[in-house]
Amino acid sequence: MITVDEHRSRIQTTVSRLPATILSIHSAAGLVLAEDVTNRWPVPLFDNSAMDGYAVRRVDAAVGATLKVVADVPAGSPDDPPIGAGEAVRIMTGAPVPTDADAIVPLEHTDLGTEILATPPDSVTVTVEPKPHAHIRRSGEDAPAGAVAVSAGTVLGPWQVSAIASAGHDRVLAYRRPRVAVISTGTELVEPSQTPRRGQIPESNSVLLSAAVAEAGAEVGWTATVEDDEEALRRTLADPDVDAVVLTGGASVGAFDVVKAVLNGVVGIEFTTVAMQPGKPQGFGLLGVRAPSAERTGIPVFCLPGNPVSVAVSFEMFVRPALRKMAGHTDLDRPRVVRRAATGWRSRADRVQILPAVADAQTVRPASRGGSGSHLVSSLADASALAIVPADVVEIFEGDPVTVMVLS
Ligand SMILES: Nc1nc2c(c(=O)[nH]1)N[C@H]1C(S)=C(S)[C@@H](COP(=O)(O)OP(=O)(O)OC[C@H]3O[C@@H](n4cnc5c(N)ncnc54)[C@H](O)[C@@H]3O)O[C@H]1N2
Ligand code: MOO
Repeated sequence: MITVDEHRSRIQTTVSRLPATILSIHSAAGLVLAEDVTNRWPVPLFDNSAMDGYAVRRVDAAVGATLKVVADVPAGSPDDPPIGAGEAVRIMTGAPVPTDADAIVPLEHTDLGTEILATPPDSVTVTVEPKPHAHIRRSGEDAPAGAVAVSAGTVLGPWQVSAIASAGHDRVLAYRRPRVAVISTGTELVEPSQTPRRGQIPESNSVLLSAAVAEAGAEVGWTATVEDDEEALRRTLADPDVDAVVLTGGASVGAFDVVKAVLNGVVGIEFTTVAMQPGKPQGFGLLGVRAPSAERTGIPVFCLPGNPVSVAVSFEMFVRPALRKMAGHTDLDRPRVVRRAATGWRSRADRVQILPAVADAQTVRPASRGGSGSHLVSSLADASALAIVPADVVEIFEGDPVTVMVLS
């Protein structure tokens, strides 16, 4: 039996970051940027008005001054109308400030107020004197041309992709989302909508994993449910055409444990037991490695135990951090916090207990009233966290501090 940390570090040292690829900023949200993005132009691009109003020469814009309106500059206009003594230009927010102007008088600071006029008035009277450069957004005041708009390694969220667009780019170099195949094994499995006969159960692991893969920032390439039939599984694994494969079930010591039967002994793949509860039987390795000495060209394959709670826990502990590394993330793990046990519960000696739990700002309690069990699939519905109890602790008492991995 190896520890959770040993298994995690074996996985982490085996998987590598996927290559970066150029893609549209419209599909880049969630990805990790592979190179700095610099501003093609200054931001803002040109001096522009922050207000709907009048562009003026300040010397002419004392309170009570009536200015002749000689031009109209809406946003998008390339015009640069000259402004003579005693003159003003009507200007809209975002429009380029005429070279002759050194301040904007907002509509509210004129005798005409904010009444909407389809055409500019002949003249306008200033009621509040503008300060020097009032309401002019200076070219480059946000960032100069050539400055790094978004740095390599940044996780692209809505704000970052907008900064990239503002910097003048519609494509980015980012690490690819891993494409993952999800395979459930078990002759007992039926589609959730079917009525199971005796011995059959609804297949839920591939549903769990597909959602978890997407939530981790990866994408599901394909899913399959395979009976406990070695040939069928071999065929399914023949040409996966994905970046990683996650299998569930058949990883233990049973007579029909098909995943282990097919993959145990395959070069690059190892089955082991991990000192955790649930999730003890685990298989991991690179699929498609031709010889022990060959360069690691295979794709990571995760063989998780079939029990649904074991799948949930194993994904969080092993698969999710690996997919995140492959996607270029450096922050691989969920945040961990300490909460007080709202109730007592027991844990198995010699195995780290990783328990679906309900946590709030102060406390944590098991999500299942039935305690800890890898088959207690209903407990997942209420769980928002995993409580982690060290291997040398056999009982948690109410009020004890507990480490909690926060999922949502
Ligand atoms: N003699 C021993 N038996 C078992 C041991 C052991 O050490 N010695 N370990 C137990 C532990 S711990 C686990 S965990 C399970 C893991 O077994 P497998 O990985 O072979 O999983 P299966 O037997 O295929 O399935 C376990 C359980 O989960 C249900 N299941 C499977 N797939 C799905 C699915 N896609 N959707 C919903 N439910 C699924 C399946 O029906 C079983 O009830 O082995 C113990 N046995
Ligand atoms: O290790 Mo198994 O996943 O406890 O039930």
